[in-house]
Amino acid sequence: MKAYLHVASGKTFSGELAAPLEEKVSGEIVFFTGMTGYQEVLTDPSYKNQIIVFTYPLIGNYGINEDDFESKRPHVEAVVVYEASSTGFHYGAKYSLAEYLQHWNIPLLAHVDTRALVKEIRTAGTMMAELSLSPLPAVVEEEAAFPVQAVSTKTIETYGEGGPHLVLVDFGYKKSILQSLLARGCRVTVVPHDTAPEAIDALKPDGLVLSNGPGDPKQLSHQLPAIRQLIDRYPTLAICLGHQLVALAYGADTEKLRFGHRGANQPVWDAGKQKVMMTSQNHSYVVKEESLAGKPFDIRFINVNDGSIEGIVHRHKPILSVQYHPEAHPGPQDTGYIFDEFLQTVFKGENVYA
Ligand SMILES: NC(=O)CC[C@H](N)C(=O)O
Repeated sequence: MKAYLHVASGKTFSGELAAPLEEKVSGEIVFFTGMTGYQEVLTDPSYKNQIIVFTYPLIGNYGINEDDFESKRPHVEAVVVYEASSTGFHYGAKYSLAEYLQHWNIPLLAHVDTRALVKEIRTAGTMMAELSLSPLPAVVEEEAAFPVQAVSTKTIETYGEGGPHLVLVDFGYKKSILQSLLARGCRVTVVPHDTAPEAIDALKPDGLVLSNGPGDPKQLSHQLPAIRQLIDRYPTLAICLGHQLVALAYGADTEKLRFGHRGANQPVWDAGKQKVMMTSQNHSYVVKEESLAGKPFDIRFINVNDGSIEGIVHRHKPILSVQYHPEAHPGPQDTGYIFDEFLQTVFKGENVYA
């Protein structure tokens, strides 16, 4: 069955539904450039309310397995590809991509001219889009949503034993962040995004991790005083949305990139190691460089492609904050050392970043 993707800049792209659509769905349209890793992308809560376009022309060729989920369910509104493969079962996969999405009632539009679509997104910028059974362009309106609330846990749960005790503040965390900490011998308590500082103090953590998450970080402005209180008190590692919140909590500012960074080969310069690292990324917003003037942070990480800020370090306090994903999944594990640096700080009780 044919369906139509209407983007807010006024263009329409047609395709064939490989997983059904009831009438229409809408979301912000973004593109991911990795050749693999579609399962991690679909289940990363940071993609909540977004329609994802894969630039690689063949998606689904190793099916859906039990290991690569980043959370319990897919979060995207719809998926757009050039070709959706239904193979992969000889690698032990249980479902094809289309079967998996159909199970969760998420439409999959295939045979789309994804090159033309991505060029349109690069030109017009990230925008709203509507996937519809109707070929008539619909007015696509911006939705006011607070996606963090929808994906953050409602309960407090502890994983692992012994080791340093970390509190992972869940704005929509990826499982790989938790696993990166557990693999290094930590005990980790995952708490809802709006847990009061006093409740976190009561857990007596040795360190704090602020997770990734969906949406505009400024939607969490009401939480900034509490976040500031916490990061000033505990050794902190902040990832992606968490990083943006650290900057905002210190009075710096964020802005939206034209079309964001979503892929598995984003080169990042680490001024500490004097090396370029390949990183996994998924974000639209960045910390504005000029807004860091007069703030107690050094810029340690810079995106080699566009010069945007990829990570900052507090000059005196043990706060390390990265825009990219050191937990990878999908993508290269070059920057896994970030977790080791953080834990060194937690163990020694001293600021190893300074
Ligand atoms: N992966 C993330 O945490 C994304 C952060 C934020 N939602 C952005 O798009 O910039």
